[in-house]
Amino acid sequence: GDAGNGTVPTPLTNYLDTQYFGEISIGFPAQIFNVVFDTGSANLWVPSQRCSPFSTACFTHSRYDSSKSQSYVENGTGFSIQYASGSVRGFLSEDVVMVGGIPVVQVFAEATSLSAMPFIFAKFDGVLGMGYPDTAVDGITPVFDRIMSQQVLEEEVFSVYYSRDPQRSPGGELVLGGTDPNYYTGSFNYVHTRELGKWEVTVKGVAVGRKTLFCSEGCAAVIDTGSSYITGPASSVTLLMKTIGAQLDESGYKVNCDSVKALPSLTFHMGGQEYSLTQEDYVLWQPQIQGDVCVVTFRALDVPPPTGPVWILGATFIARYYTEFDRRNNRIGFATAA
Ligand SMILES: CC(C)(C)OC(=O)N[C@@H]1CNC[C@H](C(=O)N(Cc2cccc(Cl)c2Cl)C2CC2)C1
Repeated sequence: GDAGNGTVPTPLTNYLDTQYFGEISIGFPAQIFNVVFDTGSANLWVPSQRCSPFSTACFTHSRYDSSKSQSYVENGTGFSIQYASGSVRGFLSEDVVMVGGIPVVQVFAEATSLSAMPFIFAKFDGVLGMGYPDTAVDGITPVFDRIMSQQVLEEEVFSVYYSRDPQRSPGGELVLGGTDPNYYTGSFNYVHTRELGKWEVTVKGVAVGRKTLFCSEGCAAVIDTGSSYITGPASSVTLLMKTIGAQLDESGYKVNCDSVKALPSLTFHMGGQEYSLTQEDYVLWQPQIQGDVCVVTFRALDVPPPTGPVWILGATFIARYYTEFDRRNNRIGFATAA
């Protein structure tokens, strides 16, 4: 139901606490897609009906068929986006996109080739970038900017709730134009974005327990709804994981499950507030045949300059702190998730 601010919230599906996605439709009659609402990027792309038959990632997902949409407008400009983890290539098209009950005429990309890695693991079909226009490939006006220019939102903000327990329903919620008090307690604390055009803030300290180990002079962090984990510069994350006794293996950092309760909290100091994650927040218990495996949801990632070095606070962080992205005031608000 309406979160009381004129837009219909979009319920999200939570897949294993690592992928959160919701439904949009493109075209008339409506073609439905599951997309990640990704604050770390600013383009909309979905797999194309014209996907190459060799792209497995394409064939296991819903595909847009322009020949079946009465509202389709041809564009044809080439498109490619290079993620740290993979690449998407295709061409631009224009059609009516429905997000949170709001229709927008939108230029988006039809993906004709998706790198197998990582998209064969994706439960979602495509990505709807919620980033600033500056980060949009091909200078395409992003969806949220098109919605803001319609003057239908009560506030020029959007908010994200990610559930922590995959069984809980809904797995999450996106609200355009406001926040949903059902999913947070207490008040919001705000952090201004570091520079215009990115959902990036300054962290003034990263602590293990009460000991600040890095960033006391300030470092950059992207609040990224499209990333699963928390990533940081390899030197920092390696030391952080060593401090909590996590071991690195081919699929990431792990701890002994019976030592989890004794793990210290990890705290990010932002905007005058301490944002702590307890082991409940940052350890994923994965029951496996040979016994439970406890995955620490931190990864070392050296993002090359000029973007990096940078921390990325993804779903692990957002599941604990309900997040409001405020385009009007270029700030991000955090409240304790309910
Ligand atoms: C420089 C620029 C291209 C803008 O950088 C980005 O766009 N950077 C994006 C920032 N947000 C996360 C994006 C990402 O890694 N994936 C892949 C992914 C993430 C989690 C789980 C899975 Cl399975 C997958 Cl496939 C897309 C889903 C959003 C990259």
